[in-house]
Amino acid sequence: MTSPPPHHAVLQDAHFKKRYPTLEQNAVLNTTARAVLVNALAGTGKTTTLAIKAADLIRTQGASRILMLAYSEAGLAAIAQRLEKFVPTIPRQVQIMTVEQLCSTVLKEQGDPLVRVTEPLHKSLLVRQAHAALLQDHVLDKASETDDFLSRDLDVQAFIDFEAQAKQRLLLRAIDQSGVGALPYCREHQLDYGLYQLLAKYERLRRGLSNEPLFYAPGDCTYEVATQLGELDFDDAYAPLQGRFDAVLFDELQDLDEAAMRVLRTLVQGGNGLFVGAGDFNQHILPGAFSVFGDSLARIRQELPADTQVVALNTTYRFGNAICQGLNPLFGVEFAAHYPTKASAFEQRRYTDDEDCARQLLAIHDTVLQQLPQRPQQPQSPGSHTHPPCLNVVLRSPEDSILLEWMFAHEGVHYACKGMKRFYQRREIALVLAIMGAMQGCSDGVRLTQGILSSAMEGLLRYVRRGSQPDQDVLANGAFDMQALVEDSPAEVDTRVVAAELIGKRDLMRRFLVRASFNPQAPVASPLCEQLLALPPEACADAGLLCAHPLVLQLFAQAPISPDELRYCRDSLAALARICAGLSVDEFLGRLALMVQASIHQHSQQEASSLQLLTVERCKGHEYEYVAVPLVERGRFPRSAARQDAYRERNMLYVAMTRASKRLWLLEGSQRPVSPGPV
Ligand SMILES: Nc1ncnc2c1ncn2[C@@H]1O[C@H](COP(=O)(O)OP(=O)(O)OP(=O)(O)O)[C@@H](O)[C@H]1O
Repeated sequence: MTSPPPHHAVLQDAHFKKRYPTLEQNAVLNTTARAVLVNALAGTGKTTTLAIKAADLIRTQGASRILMLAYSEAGLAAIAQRLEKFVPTIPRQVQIMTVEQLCSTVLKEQGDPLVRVTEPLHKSLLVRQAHAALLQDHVLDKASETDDFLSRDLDVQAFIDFEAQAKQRLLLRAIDQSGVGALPYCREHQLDYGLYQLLAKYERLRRGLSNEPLFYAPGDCTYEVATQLGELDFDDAYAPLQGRFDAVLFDELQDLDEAAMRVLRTLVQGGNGLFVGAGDFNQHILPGAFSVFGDSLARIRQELPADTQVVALNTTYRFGNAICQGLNPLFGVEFAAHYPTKASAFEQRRYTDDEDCARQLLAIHDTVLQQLPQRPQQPQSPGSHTHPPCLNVVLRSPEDSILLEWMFAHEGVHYACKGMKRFYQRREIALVLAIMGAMQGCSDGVRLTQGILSSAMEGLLRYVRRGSQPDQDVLANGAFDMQALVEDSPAEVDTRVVAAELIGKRDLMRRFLVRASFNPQAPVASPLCEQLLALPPEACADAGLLCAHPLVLQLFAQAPISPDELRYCRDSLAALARICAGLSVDEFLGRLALMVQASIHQHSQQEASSLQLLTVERCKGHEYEYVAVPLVERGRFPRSAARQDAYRERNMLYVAMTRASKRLWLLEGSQRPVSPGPV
């Protein structure tokens, strides 16, 4: 091992001494075990402890090759940010990457050309090709089990979700090894046999005739390495992951899946020095029952050396006693505050309905505005400003933001959305807005912005337009037609360009909504849009009724989307109907235009927002001073779900409620509150 340059060591020392690890953190830092599992609660400094460990290994052991792994990109950013607290720049001895990036490096070293497919449109064209090939096989061999699946429109997203989980779980291999055959296996495990068939076809085409992957989409590199590992004999070593690092430090252990676990086990067994893995199993919120769940710690331990030490971190730095005491009974955990006297407050409120909840949020927002501005994290430099305080509102479901946004905007609150678009920019809503704006009963003066129209066009592509079918002859050769990716990207897919063309041109807009094309000779793509646009002007008297019009509902019901997405679209439409009930289309779109203008103005003035709406997924790994968690009701947040998913729902609420460092508000429906808990 090479020692770091001396000036580095001095700087690291100076930074390092500012931190005083807790006794619990010290147990991790001073361990002599070869492998350590850190089972931690939120804000207890998991990531910080890993960062201290890395700095320490460099300082005291001269470690020169430390691998810091996380599951997600957000996890990588968190590691880098914590490391920077101890060392001025990320030391060259440390490599920070996701499991997927590590696997991609390994594959590149094997000399594979590694063509990447990252563009969603390309991915969906490839899925369509595989679907066409499956249809073709079906005509030839008339297997009846897939009749039903193949007679329906292809739902590309449902396939992509299925594929991701199947690869994380190494499903194709599990089916092979089960020896029972794919159909009985799928029945027993309640898997969609049609989707399985499509996956098998897709994978065969992806590997082509040479059995070498033609391309790698996200997740494929981990899948490939895990598959290679699965083909090794029991005690064969896997050279690419042997003796490569002096230490492996893994964050976000709770999100491990079977494929990533196999890679991790190989690393730990492959002479890569010390292993420290940290996770908070309450924060497992990734979808899919395939992932390591429930007894996850025991499951991970099974894969690690027998003398692996398990250390718990319960002492949180993030918040004080008041919040700890609020969380413990709700989640059956044992948070203790590192700074017991830290100013922290936990307030529980009850609301009668959504409007009441929104009004209470506005009152909380006023309270937050009266707080002192947040000090910048770094010492004041000429360009740095103090931040005005901001209320962070964490939502389980994006459709819940619609009423909140509408009410906040009318009160002049400058809000931002993170992890979700503003409601009028979401494709399902924007499409309905565009239809409203093109109807006969809507006056010519109403103009939707290019952003809204562009989202509406995305909606049109998703819910209305049927993709062109790929060339059967090419697929018959047994490999994907990669050339078609370039050629089969029709002009209309560039939604921003289409929106720019359509802006302010009502007739063109009407035609486009019906034909999904600029070509006036193109066949009607959406008879439902055509009927909607033919409705008499009176249909525009009440925008709320229009949102609930049977033709609008049918438009989504007939779209090639999964039942979950259909449910989401219906909920969004219902929430939209609520805010525009009783307003004519003109009035509603007029008010919406004012709201959009105000937001554009605030952006152009670079005004900081004083309220942020966030999804649970987006706030994970972050810390905010003021957090409100509204619309909490049993069956809503947490949503009702089957056993494994119920656990995930509970975790969603846990993640939301563990983000606040100063004040936390929990707003519960008075009919079905979650407290006193446990959730
Ligand atoms: N030893 C320490 N000394 C001072 N502050 C610390 C220490 N350890 C952690 N902290 C602070 O506590 C907060 C939480 O730390 P960190 O984000 O590393 O925890 P975490 O367990 O990874 O959080 P989460 O579970 O929410 O992702 C941060 O503000 C961090 O700077």
